[in-house]
Amino acid sequence: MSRNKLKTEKPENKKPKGAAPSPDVLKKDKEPEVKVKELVKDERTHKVMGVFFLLLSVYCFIAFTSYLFTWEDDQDKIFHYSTRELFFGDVKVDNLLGRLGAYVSHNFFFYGVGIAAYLFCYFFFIIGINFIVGRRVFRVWRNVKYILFGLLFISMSMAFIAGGNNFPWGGALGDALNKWTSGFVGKTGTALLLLVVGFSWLIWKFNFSFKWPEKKVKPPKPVPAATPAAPVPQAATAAAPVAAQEDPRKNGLKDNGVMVIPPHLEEEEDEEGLPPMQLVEKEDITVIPSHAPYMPPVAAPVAMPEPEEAFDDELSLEEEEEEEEDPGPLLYIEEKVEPPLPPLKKKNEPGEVAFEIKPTYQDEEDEVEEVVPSRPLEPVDPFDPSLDLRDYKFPTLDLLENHNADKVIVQDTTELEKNKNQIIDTLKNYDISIQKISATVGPTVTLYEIVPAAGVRISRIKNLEDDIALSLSALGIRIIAPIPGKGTIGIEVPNVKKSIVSLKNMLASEKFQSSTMDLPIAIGKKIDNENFIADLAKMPHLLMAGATGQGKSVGINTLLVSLLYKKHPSQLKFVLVDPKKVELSLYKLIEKHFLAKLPGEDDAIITDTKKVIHTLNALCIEMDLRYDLLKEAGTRNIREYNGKFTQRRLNPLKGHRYLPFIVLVVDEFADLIMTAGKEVEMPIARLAQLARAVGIHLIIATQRPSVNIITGTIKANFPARVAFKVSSKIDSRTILDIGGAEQLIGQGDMLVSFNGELVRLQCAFVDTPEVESVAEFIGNQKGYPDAFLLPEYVDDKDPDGKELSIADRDPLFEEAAQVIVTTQQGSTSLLQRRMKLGYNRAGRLMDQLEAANIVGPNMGSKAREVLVRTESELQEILNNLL
Ligand SMILES: Nc1ncnc2c1ncn2[C@@H]1O[C@H](COP(=O)(O)OP(=O)(O)OP(=O)(O)O)[C@@H](O)[C@H]1O
Repeated sequence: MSRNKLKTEKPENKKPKGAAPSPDVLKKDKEPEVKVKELVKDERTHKVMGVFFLLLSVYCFIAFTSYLFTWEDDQDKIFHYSTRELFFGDVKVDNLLGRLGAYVSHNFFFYGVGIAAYLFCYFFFIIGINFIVGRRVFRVWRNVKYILFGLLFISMSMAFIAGGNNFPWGGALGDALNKWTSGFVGKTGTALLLLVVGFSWLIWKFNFSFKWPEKKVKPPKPVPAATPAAPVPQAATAAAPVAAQEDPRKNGLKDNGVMVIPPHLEEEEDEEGLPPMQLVEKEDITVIPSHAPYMPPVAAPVAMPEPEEAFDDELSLEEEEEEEEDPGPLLYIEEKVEPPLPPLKKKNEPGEVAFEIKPTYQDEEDEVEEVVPSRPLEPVDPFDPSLDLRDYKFPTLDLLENHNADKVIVQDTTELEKNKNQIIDTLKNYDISIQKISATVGPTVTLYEIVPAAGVRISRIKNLEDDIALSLSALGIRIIAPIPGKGTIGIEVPNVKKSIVSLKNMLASEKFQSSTMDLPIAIGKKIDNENFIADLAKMPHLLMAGATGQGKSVGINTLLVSLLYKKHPSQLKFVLVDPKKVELSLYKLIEKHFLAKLPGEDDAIITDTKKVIHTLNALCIEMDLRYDLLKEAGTRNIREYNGKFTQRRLNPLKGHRYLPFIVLVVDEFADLIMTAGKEVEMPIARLAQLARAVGIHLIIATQRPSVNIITGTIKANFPARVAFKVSSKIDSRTILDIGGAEQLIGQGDMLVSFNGELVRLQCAFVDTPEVESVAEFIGNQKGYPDAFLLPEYVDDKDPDGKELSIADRDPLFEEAAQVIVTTQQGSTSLLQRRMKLGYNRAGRLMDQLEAANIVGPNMGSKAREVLVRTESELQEILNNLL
């Protein structure tokens, strides 16, 4: 203290009178308070407290137990002597813990609660343990409740049973309670009351089952597949309705076979979230049928633990116990649980390490670790999104071609020798001697690695790049001086005989098959023939450039097909933008499985610039909606969110749904920027900046990598870039920030820049007929009724928007208006349900109602505001519209 004082006084002495005290001085004055806080928080203080309470517990226990045997003698003395004499005199007592023990026990037993005093030992014990262990091993508040109940109940019961006994079994409290209750309801009444309370507590605690033999309840019949099904937005499918599950305890069927359905299940409140439901009464079982056979077997049939509780790292024994005791209300039930479809065959080969470019994202893996709770929360089956298309078969590898890629690349040794000698000679001409040279034969180029003689400056070799290339008279020479991390110089020389890298081989590789990446993409082979497989989710977006005919379209197909081989339709959706109209048209076949589109659109592949703008904005809305969901779920990224959802810890009735990854592919970006400029650039930049955490990833390709197309904003948000051969060094610099792509040799020869590394790859090749057969294979299988629907985007500036739609109103316009006004709910799904409409038509009706000022604007996941209150008001509006 004195030191602090001295310190604080010093500056005050120096400063002129009347000047404001310096903040330093104020800060120092506060120091002692901080120390007290620290002391209270100190782990050691807690331990000391813990030991104190444990000893107190033991002390009381010994004193109380001793009192059971010595109470008669000790009681006399305590009554006889004053407290002062007892404490300071020389009175002899029999209690093992002396006068204090006798005094304390007497007060607890005689003046207190009788034998129930042992509960205090328990209380001190749990406090002590909590302090010592440093976390909530026992929940204090819950125990306090039990203890209070126990004190009242035990003391009263003991006083009732052993009231005539000299020993204070119920203590003063028990006697008083007993006396009052006996006077009020009589002896028998008191006995009954105690029995009722006692049994109630036992039943509450142990929930005994009192089974009466009864008639067997018929299991609910499955609803026929032909149930009239309104097409349902897949965005909502995860929150889909419910049918009965096998285990009645799990699925919420009570013993009498009646399923508990929360009332709000019947009336759906949100526009986005839930598909319509119909309740079908089947004898005494209420079943919520699935609308269509492909519907997912519903989410979350479990008690929903609060997120904080679920993540409570202070794992408490009591909590576990509580979970066992009380399974909580069951909200949803599953139709049928079938084992999920096996993904592509996976084998684990020790020693094989999956490739990932991710040093900067390492922490994300750690985050994911946290998602998985350290203990099983509930014995429930996790939600499996793939069950909505349970029969879906992943495409098989025989749909793809080998392209003679099986052949081992055997480079002509004479060619290798010739090149080696030429390199040595050329370097000699420039007075560069070398120590060692080695060659690695890749699919398209051979890498000659040179160890220069001591004293040779690497920059000299780099400067002679063009001369060496000329001397070797080969195209596509790239000099890497030095090869990062190796200290050698690399000279890449194109092979005379090139070999194709077939996508089939890459997909069949162990690395791909066993990859657990979110979005694995097989891009190509490195110069040493190692497969380059990366996770698009970690990239997290990809910018591709290359002059025409150099392999861009093949590259996009490679990426898309890789994803199709690894992902189930419920896990991934593509938004395809194809201004050239022909490049991505093959994927039309998988519209109902893997494509996303705007509501009301016929074609899922977007070719029109205006629609591109709408789609990009709709994606931004989807991103914002997803962020809202993530926030509400207390999660930081899509993996955590989906993890929580599949563990049935998020309530679909609150709008939660399984979020598939969305990959936006723009095939000719330059075209879009030319025609729409900022209108396209802005949403793309926004998505690129923010969308990765919510599982939206972008692949943008362009033929013209000029600075006005790939602007600074775009570039800054695409750390992963791919360049096929470009026409100039400037183009190479625009895309990769470095030259080199102009020296590539085309036909899928590519440079990938990511994380500051530049890798030369031969892109995996997949031909159009192969893509077609994969798309056909998927397209021929049962899909969703429609493509995945993106949120509606209404362009305020759109001239042919609302006014026009009033003119050609839907024939059901009036009926829809009446439904909305009578229910006073501006919900699209309500219209779907009541009027048996598809989502698109209901959505259009809602737009028309908005245009007629009957409902307010779209409010995302909430229902729209109903602007008309009464039917007469509505009639007036309708008459005016005629
Ligand atoms: N990875 C590859 N391996 C082998 N050959 C390839 C590869 N990629 C492309 N090619 C060859 O190059 C040709 C042109 O490729 P692609 O159609 O992908 O070019 P592009 O850059 O998309 O052209 P454009 O911009 O005009 O559409 C293909 O038909 C194929 O013969």
